[in-house]
Amino acid sequence: MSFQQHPPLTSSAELEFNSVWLASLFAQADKVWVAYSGGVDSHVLLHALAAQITPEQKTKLSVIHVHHGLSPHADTWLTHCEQVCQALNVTFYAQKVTLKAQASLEDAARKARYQVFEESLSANDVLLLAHHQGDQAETVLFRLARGTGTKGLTGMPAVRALGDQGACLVRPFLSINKAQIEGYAGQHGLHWVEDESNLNERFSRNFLRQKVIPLMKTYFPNMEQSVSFMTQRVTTDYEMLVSLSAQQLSNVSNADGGLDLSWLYQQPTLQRRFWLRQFIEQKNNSLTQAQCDSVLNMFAGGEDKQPEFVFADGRLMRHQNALYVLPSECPVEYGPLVIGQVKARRFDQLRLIQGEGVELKARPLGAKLLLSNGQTRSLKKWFNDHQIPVWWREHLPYLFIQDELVAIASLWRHPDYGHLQFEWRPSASLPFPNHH
Ligand SMILES: Nc1ncnc2c1ncn2[C@@H]1O[C@H](COP(=O)(O)OP(=O)(O)OP(=O)(O)O)[C@@H](O)[C@H]1O
Repeated sequence: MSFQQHPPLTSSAELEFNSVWLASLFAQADKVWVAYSGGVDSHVLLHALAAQITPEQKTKLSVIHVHHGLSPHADTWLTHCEQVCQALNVTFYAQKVTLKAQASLEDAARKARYQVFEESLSANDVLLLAHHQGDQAETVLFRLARGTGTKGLTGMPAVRALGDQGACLVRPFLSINKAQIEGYAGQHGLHWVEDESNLNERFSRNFLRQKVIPLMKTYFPNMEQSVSFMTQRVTTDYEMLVSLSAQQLSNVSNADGGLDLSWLYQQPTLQRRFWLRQFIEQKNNSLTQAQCDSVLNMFAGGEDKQPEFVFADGRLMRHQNALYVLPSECPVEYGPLVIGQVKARRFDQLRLIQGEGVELKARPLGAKLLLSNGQTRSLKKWFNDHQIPVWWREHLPYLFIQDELVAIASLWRHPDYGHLQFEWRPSASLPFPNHH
């Protein structure tokens, strides 16, 4: 959406929205939502927005409140938010969530909140959050303390996609500070709720907020603004870096997205790490430095070995000396798989196909295949001869008739069954490099 091109606020001391930004936001979004916790930041965001939009724009505005049930006051907050929305004449929507006991309740609450946001917004909806400069500084310090890279130093983005349905999340307050927000709240006589958990220094972020940042500000009074400028600069640099390295990576990747490992290992050691990280990040995943080093060790040399590197959101495997990022779970959709008149999409639907004694079974380890030249080949050797990617071997459809293996997908036929129709197309999320 093109409202991203304009800064959301004018430079005046008042919280005045940029009229071009506001007009294009409401023109482009089907619905604009404010994420309202009941706290001062989101209250000010909601109040300032409601005061500056036209009655027609207001018909597109809604508020969403997530009731985490963590505080004994959660019900009171919900009622408070509802009353504020009634007074502002804005549609109010609340959702209660139940948090599973976890090491970090803070994290659990955040995850549950974003899940509610994703589920509640439709394509073309925009969600506004009230994160400000202070929150940005806290995020960056938190990442620094736990270890981060260039991407982490970009901080919270001002705009990003929310889910994969086309909704988006916007933070219009990232360039203003808490004092400006509180100034506005005081001027307009707003009432808000204080989240007592924000004071609990047991939570690492609150420790930064309550102790570390105030202490730093005694020496560096503008440090939040400086961090905010830093994130903007790093964001521009990072976007450039991603775009330039995408060009280079496309030159050394094959049509199925596999990265040429011989090229990677020709690069000087430090650059190898860089390219690996870029490759992984461009597939929307990330690895720590230590994980990058393990991957580089694991895939060095020994092309005949079939290592598998498993990380939080996926796996890395090799095929014909190219590196592939694969999903952690193997999807069992092939679609469409056709045997004669029977057509199905899912492996379990196919497992037993009635009639003519036809069955689909699991990979018959140790099987011997009869080839058209009359020779036999073990299944394992045949896989290698035909360069079948390792990650596909256990998922291929093995077709049996009367307990005899007669076909493997559309890749092999028993010579007696040359006439058999067995079409098959692998799922796009699990690349099959030889099958074009
Ligand atoms: N329970 C909630 N329901 C809806 N939106 C929320 C909720 N909690 C947080 N948000 C949104 O996420 C933003 C950042 O939340 P965070 O908890 O980091 O800040 P906060 O200091 O609690 O903000 P606020 O003063 O608005 O409560 C909030 O400004 C608000 O827009």
